[in-house]
Amino acid sequence: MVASSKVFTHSEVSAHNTSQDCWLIINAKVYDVTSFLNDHPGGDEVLLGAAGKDASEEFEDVGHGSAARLMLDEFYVGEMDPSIKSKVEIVDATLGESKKPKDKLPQSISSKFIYIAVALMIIVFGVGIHFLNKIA
Ligand code: HEM
Repeated sequence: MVASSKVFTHSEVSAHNTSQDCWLIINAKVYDVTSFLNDHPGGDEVLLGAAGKDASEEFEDVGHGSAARLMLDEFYVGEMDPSIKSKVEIVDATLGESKKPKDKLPQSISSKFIYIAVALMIIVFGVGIHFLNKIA
């Protein structure tokens, strides 16, 4: 592993997307797999298909074993810029936002108050009519 790691942006990594120069992002780390293309047990097509992109999901979906995980260090070239959110984080944030009932809560409380107010008005009106009938 490189002692002082370089930080890359998505556009920098995406430039390395050929069989002569193939980089991947896996779990926010950047790997240069150019020399590994011909040796990858899963074939070069899958690596080239993910060239210059975030291949974290594909890497995990395959269920790579510890051998593959240990090999990662060999190809490590740096880190992704932590200020730039990954695809997964953006999806999580969006889901988290939609799960929050922040708009629904005040609305449900205020609609409950309206029901109570209307019910009270009907009761008061009904009692009023009842007394008026008694007086008349
Ligand atoms: C630097 C990144 C990668 C390394 C070091 C690596 C390494 C390996 C190794 C050692 C194997 C043999 C099985 C194992 O030990 O788990 C393997 C299998 C495989 N890899 Fe990767 N891999 C990498 C990235 C990827 C990516 C990004 C994909 C998909 C887009 C992928 C798809 C596969 C597939 C489909 C197999 C299964 C082959 C089979 O069982 O027939 N690999 N990989």
